[in-house]
Amino acid sequence: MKGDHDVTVLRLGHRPGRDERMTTHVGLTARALGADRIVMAGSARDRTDTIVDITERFGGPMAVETTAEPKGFIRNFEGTVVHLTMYGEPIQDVEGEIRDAHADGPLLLVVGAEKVPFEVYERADFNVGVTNQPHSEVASLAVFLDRLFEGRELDREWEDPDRVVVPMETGKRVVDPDERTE
Ligand SMILES: C[S@@+](CC[C@H](N)C(=O)[O-])C[C@H]1O[C@@H](n2cnc3c(N)ncnc32)[C@H](O)[C@@H]1O
Repeated sequence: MKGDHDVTVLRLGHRPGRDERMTTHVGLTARALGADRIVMAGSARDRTDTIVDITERFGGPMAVETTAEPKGFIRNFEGTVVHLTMYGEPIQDVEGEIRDAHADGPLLLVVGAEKVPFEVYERADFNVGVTNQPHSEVASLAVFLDRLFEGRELDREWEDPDRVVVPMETGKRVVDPDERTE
């Protein structure tokens, strides 16, 4: 997000036939809530189209990439690695330390689908639980990003949108950015 070091989200594969929409939602949630880049690994690599399409229509910056070597990607990441897992340390205990680390450099946020290899737990600088209950990668990502940015992501400015939503009490209005009245 503008003024911050980059935040990359890495989606570690998915279960074909079950997780397609979940993977798309990981990417859309990452974009909407302040991340700058989504990297899809393994079987999730063919789920980039919707995120690219939404970024083209509603603005960026949001880089959409794939990797065939997620373990190498994590190992070689130059910055702080955070792995979201129900087995991790409670977010409320480590969020301050993670914000401090992000003030110094980029952050990689790893979310799983199936069983996550143990190397990921070992390489991660932080294994973080958003509660220690099983739920969803989309929910944990959303809560994590909101805590990381302390709500600033809700006012994110979008670059080069083709379409802009005009918020209103009732009804739906989507306009060309030039038609937007301040
Ligand atoms: C279907 S869940 C699998 C749950 C998994 N056993 C785990 O380690 O969290 C898929 C992904 O959702 C995320 N997730 C689920 N529950 C979470 C929680 N309570 N805190 C953080 N992340 C969670 C993790 O990234 C996980 O890899």
